[in-house]
Amino acid sequence: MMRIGQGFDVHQLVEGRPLILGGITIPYEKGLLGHSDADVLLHTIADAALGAIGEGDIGKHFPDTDMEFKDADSAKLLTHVWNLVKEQGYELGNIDCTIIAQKPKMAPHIETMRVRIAQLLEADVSQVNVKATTTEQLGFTGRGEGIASQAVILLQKHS
Ligand SMILES: Nc1ccn([C@@H]2O[C@H](COP(=O)(O)O)[C@@H](O)[C@H]2O)c(=O)n1
Ligand SMILES: C[C@@]1(CO)OP(=O)(O)OP(=O)(O)OC[C@H]1O
Repeated sequence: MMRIGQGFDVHQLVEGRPLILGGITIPYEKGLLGHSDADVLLHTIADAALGAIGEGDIGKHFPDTDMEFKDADSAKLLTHVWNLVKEQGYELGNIDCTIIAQKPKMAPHIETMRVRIAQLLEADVSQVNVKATTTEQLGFTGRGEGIASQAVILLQKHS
C-alpha cells in the first residue's frame, strides 16, 4: 500500500537569526523567522508526511501559540511526525523537495541536507532529493524577503 503527500511552507528572512534549512545551519547574513527555528524545508517535509497519513499539518500538532514550541528544533518536530508515520506502518518510498530562494546559493549544501533528511526519515540518501531554484528575482522570494519550500512524499507499507 502506498500514500502520497505534499507540503508547502514559507518563512520570512530577517537579520539576527541563523539560517537553519534542511536540518543544517547555512552561513548567510540573514535567517528565517518563526515561532520555532523556522526550518522551512523540514516543516514542508513534516507537512507532506502528515498529509500522506491524513493527519492534518504541523500547525495542528505543534501550535505556534504553545510556548513548548518556541525556538523548537524542527528536527525534533519532524522526528515526532515520523514516529506517527511509523505507527501507521509506513516507511519512506521517496521524497522530492524544492527550496525556492534567490539567495544564498544552496548547491554547496544540498548533499549535507540530503544526508540529514535521510537520517531523520530513517532512509537511504538515494530516497531523498533536494533541489533549489531562484524565482529570477521576481516576487517575495526573488526580492530575498523570504524562502519557500515544496515537497512531495511517497510512503509505502508492506502487506
Ligand atoms: N538558491 C539557489 C537557487 C538555485 N540554485 C541552483 O542554481 C540553479 C539555477 O537556478 P535557476 O533559478 O536559475 O533555475 C538551480 O538549478 C540550482 O541548482 C542554488 O544552488 N541555490
Ligand atoms: C512550527 C510552528 C510551531 O513552533 O511554528 P513556526 O516556526 O512559526 O512555523 P509555521 O510553519 O508557521 O507553523 C507551524 C508552527 O506551529
